[in-house]
Amino acid sequence: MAIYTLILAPLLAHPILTLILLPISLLVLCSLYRVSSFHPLSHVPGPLIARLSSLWLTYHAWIGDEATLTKSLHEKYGPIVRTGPNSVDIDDGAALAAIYTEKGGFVKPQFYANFDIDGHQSIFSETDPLRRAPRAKAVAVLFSTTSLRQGQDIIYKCVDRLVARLSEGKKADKRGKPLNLLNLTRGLAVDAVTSYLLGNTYGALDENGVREERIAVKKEVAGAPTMDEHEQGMSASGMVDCFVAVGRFWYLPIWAFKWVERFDAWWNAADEVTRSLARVDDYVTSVVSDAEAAIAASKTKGEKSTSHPLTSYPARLLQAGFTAAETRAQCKDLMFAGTDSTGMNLATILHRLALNPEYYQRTREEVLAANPGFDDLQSLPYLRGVVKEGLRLSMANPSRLPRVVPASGWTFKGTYFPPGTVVGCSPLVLHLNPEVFQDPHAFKPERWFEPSEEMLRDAIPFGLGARQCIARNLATVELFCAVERVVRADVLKGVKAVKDKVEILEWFNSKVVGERIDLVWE
Ligand code: HEM
Repeated sequence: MAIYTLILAPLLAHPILTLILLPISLLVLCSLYRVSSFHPLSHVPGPLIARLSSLWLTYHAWIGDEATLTKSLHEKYGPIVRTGPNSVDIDDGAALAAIYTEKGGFVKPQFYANFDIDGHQSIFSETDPLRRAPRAKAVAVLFSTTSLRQGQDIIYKCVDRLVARLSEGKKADKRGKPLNLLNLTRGLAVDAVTSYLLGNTYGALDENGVREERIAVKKEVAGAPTMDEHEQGMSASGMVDCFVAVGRFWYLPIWAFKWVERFDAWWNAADEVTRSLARVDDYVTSVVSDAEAAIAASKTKGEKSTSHPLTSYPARLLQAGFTAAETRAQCKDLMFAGTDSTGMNLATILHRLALNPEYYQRTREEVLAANPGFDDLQSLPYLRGVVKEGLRLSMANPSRLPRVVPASGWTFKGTYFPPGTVVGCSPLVLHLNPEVFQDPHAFKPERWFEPSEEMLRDAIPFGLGARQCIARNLATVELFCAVERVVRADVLKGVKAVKDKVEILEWFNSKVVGERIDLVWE
């Protein structure tokens, strides 16, 4: 009765006021709880605003300074810092094993589902290890060193196209005009993934011919083409950029993400992106149809076999019983995951070599002296140092790789984290730790001649454990083969980088500001 008189009666007497005040009161109570000593993470230091709302981290992910901000928080608060009401970042490589490796590591949080493709969980976005396992198992063999050795000719063919395109950039008639290196390295990445894994090359490095034709037609109709027309990116770029952009709001709850994504697609609608998405859709549809036809032909006696390999990524998924629709989504995911990251890393390495002609010369001398075959590449100390430094500094995935503390809770160096806490380590924070990597911003291949245990532990460009990059071996092979052939052909002789620094937005997959890394030849 007292409750009715004191609380319910006044509320019922003013329903509109109640509707306004109730959520505000709940918000205030929730905020007070989050900053109070009753919150189970109250013992973890961090800024007040991070304790109050997850929107703070979401905002910094959006503006693209999440990893740098996290680094500055560690400098102020120490190795364990609260980045949200329920989120903690750890700047101590000793935590890596428990979070990512031991007993399969902690699981990915639900917001990875914001990277689902066309309504399907991809191998990357799936948070349930049991659902991911049969998909990963169906394709894992393609990433083994044995398979890659067998497929080396395919990779070298793509690499040779890259070298040819770089040589064009050197031609006298192009002197003084910048060449967008990032566009070419992304082209290599998409061609390597599609020709090696999907059974049919996308042909990004051959697009120039088509583009020049289009420009010529346009020129006839409307006068001279602009610089931009000559410098258009490859046709898959729009799709890749579109997926990269998801990383700026991926922390949102799934329902909110869907609204923001729809609004963003409408607000930033661009013909180029629509065309790119459609072109990639067409490509993936044809690849999966080819795989279906090859499987059907192999089962039907007398039917003419097709050229599509039954061992391709889509053919393996289809034969393992996954639907054509899901297989198309998995292939698209691969094109995105395999293009942006490898493209960014290779561009960073070549950009650094352009900035440091003595490193370029030393790598070239080593390559010419050793004349390495495919199997010897990764044992050349200087080349190895160049690739490892590139992976450390490129920041293709700079921000934390988040995971959820399991039901048993977790204690790290005396700090307890309750079940459900989102914990993680950020590659940018670990890779730029001066206690592990002296003079961390400097590109020093020789630091990898005799790496310390901490360096080996804390260099995590591919993530770690059961959910580390499934294509780590493929990406590594691409980088080694490409750098070796580029220095051997000496196409970077006399090259200059237009800018010293590659500016990035630190989304989950970082975005290069302006989407260009320009080189010019003297
Ligand atoms: C140098 C190039 C690359 C880098 C630096 C890189 C980096 C990463 C990282 C850090 C992760 C872990 C993400 C996490 O823990 O949330 C990851 C996962 C993944 N990457 Fe890569 N990646 C590269 C190349 C590739 C390529 C070439 C492909 C495809 C052909 C690919 C496909 C994937 C997939 C499917 C996953 C999800 C694995 C899983 O969750 O089970 N990546 N990559």
